Amino acid sequence: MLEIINLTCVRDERTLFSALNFRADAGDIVQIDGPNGAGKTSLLRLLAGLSQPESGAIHWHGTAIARQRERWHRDLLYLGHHAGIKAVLTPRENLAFLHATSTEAQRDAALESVDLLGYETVPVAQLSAGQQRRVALARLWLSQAPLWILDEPLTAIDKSGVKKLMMHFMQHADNGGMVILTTHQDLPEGNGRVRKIQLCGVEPDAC
Ligand SMILES: Nc1ncnc2c1ncn2[C@@H]1O[C@H](COP(=O)(O)OP(=O)(O)OP(=O)(O)O)[C@@H](O)[C@H]1O
Repeated sequence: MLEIINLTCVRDERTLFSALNFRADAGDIVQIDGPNGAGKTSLLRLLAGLSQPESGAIHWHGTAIARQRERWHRDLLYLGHHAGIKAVLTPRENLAFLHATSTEAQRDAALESVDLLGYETVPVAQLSAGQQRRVALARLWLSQAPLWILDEPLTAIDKSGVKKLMMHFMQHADNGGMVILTTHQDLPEGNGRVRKIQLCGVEPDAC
């Protein structure tokens, strides 16, 4: 269980959100929603332990994440905007670097799942924006982490790709995982499974 307790985030003397509370349990898919600049990425970075809140706490299975860094990083897959993908490497090389314990067959199966077969040995820099995103998303087929925190995973992904990803999110949740994501897109079928947490930003009317 992930618990967000009275979390307040301040950036450049601006309070993005204050006293935010929510929790996610096994099987949950949670969409962080809100207008541009509301603090969605900032929240996900706090959850990933990449920045510190002004106040409040984040607990994973009852213990503050700051007190269990090793377990937290083992249990978490965070895909930010750049997702650690290196443009000079090929999709195969990126996945081998990021998932060193996987086999080549598993990595190729992951690339097949995101429709990148045929592009395994092309440097990422030469792929389209959507294909580059798909290289990062292939990690969702390799990771053992129960909690996925995904910043705009659907950006640049075509309709059938979005559908496939939604299916994968639901399968992960059905297997006891959790997904926390941001997106400005309307989610396709399966969106009844998705719980929304709204960040209002500086314009409360936007909520
Ligand atoms: N490291 C930082 N230092 C200073 N200000 C920051 C920092 N990171 C984010 N901000 C500011 O915080 C605000 C929220 O940014 P954030 O990226 O979290 O919003 P968002 O809800 O994800 O927006 P979008 O929908 O456009 O992606 C913005 O005004 C941004 O300029």
